[in-house]
Amino acid sequence: MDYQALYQQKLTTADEAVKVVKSGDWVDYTWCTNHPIALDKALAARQNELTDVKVRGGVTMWMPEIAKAEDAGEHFAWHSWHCSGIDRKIIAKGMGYFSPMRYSELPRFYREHLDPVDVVMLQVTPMDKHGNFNFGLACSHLADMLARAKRVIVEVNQNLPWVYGLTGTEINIQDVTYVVEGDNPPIAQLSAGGPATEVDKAVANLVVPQIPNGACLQLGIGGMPNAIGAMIAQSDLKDLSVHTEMYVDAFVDMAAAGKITGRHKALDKGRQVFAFAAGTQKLYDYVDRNPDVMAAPVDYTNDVHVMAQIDNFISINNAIDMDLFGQVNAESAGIKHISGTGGQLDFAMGAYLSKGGKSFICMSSTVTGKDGTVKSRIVPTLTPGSICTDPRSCTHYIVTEYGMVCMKGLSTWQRAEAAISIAHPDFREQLIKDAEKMGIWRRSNK
Ligand SMILES: CC(=O)SCCNC(=O)CCNC(=O)[C@H](O)C(C)(C)COP(=O)(O)OP(=O)(O)OC[C@H]1O[C@@H](n2cnc3c(N)ncnc32)[C@H](O)[C@@H]1OP(=O)(O)O
Ligand SMILES: CCCC(=O)O
Repeated sequence: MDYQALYQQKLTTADEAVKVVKSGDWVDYTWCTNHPIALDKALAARQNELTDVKVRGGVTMWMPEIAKAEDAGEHFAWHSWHCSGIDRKIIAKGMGYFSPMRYSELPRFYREHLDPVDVVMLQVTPMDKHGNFNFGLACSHLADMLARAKRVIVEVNQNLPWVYGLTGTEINIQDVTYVVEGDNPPIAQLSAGGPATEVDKAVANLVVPQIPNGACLQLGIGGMPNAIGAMIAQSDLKDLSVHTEMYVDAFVDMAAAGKITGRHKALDKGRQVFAFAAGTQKLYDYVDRNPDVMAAPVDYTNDVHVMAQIDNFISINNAIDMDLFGQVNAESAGIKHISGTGGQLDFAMGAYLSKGGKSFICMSSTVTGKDGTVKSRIVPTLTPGSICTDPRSCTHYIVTEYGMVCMKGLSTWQRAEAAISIAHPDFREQLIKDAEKMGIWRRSNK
């Protein structure tokens, strides 16, 4: 097969390629750093010819051009599988919606439950001599989406790292409708976060001693898991391995500090496995053609049966709040949608199935609102409209700067007592009164 000839045959401009989109279509921008740029701009330029175009994406790193116009919502509707701050802005504008998912199930949604996508547009690496374009930073659910897509337009970006993978990390020119060469913009970066706060350090000081040498790590999205990861990089831990959904800078720091060998991992020995990656240029340089890392579809990385086979699996995630029943909300503030379930529930359940495995949900005990009001993250009941990300039956360790409690096996009053013991002291008395009213407080000697 003459792949170069095929490439030339399918090469076109962004303006020409997006002409395949019709009113009423479902268009997929794929995921995070792989959202299209030149194609998005060209599609936005066609706004006035189009109505009811539904566009999917997730963990959106920059404001899509199609969402910028004041009347954008009359032409396009945005559907996010997982909200970043940008997705929140699109939703606030009234043209965006969240699509709930447990991330491990997303490939199956595309295989079984969703109609084939009319047009997929994504950034990919340049083509190799075998006619393949690599998905770079997002393996995730892309292969299953692309397998059923009616049309696929790839936008080549020379700056996208080539990430070796298990399967589902490339698309061949034969399966592509059009190739567009973009302007090769730098890959969008996610800040590694500021220095760890005193609260982050207090939480890390409780979690890190729970991690044995040889453990396998998953770090969730958000500030605190990454601060803990950075502190693991400076710890005395050794022979760690990585099996995660999202690969972040903290893992690169751990690898640079010689903490990661992957030698005790029963599966994918020696490889750091992830479904997608987002971070700074340091991370992008590290993962590029690096045999130490391996991208894999999210129904592999987030499969509880896979995690169960890896001993000492340690999962560290962040939450918005938790009620006295032990229900964890990691995705909304009442009806205000913030992020999504993502892989949190997958990892909370999977880590517990691993021999020696532990799942940690970490949070600061309080949060300060934009008006300066300090609120407890340990609340009597979840705020009406808030989402239960992890049901009380699935949580393991809950950690704040005031302590760490294991929720497994506890009755309702013991859960309430455990939750209150890690609340900020200023809120404990009120929480006890609330628990009494709720019939889940038992007078004890504490
Ligand atoms: C990735 C893996 O490998 S798998 C599993 C990981 N996935 C998950 O855990 C999914 C769910 N979790 C998450 O999405 C994140 O961890 C979060 C949202 C809980 C925390 O992420 P962070 O980026 O640290 O959140 P941050 O503190 O910046 O808060 C995000 C927003 O929520 C708001 N917020 C946070 N807590 C509260 C609260 N209790 N009440 C009201 N608003 C709140 C913040 O003000 C901020 O809003 P803004 O953008 O309008 O300013
Ligand atoms: C789905 C994106 C990251 C997460 O799991 O929170």
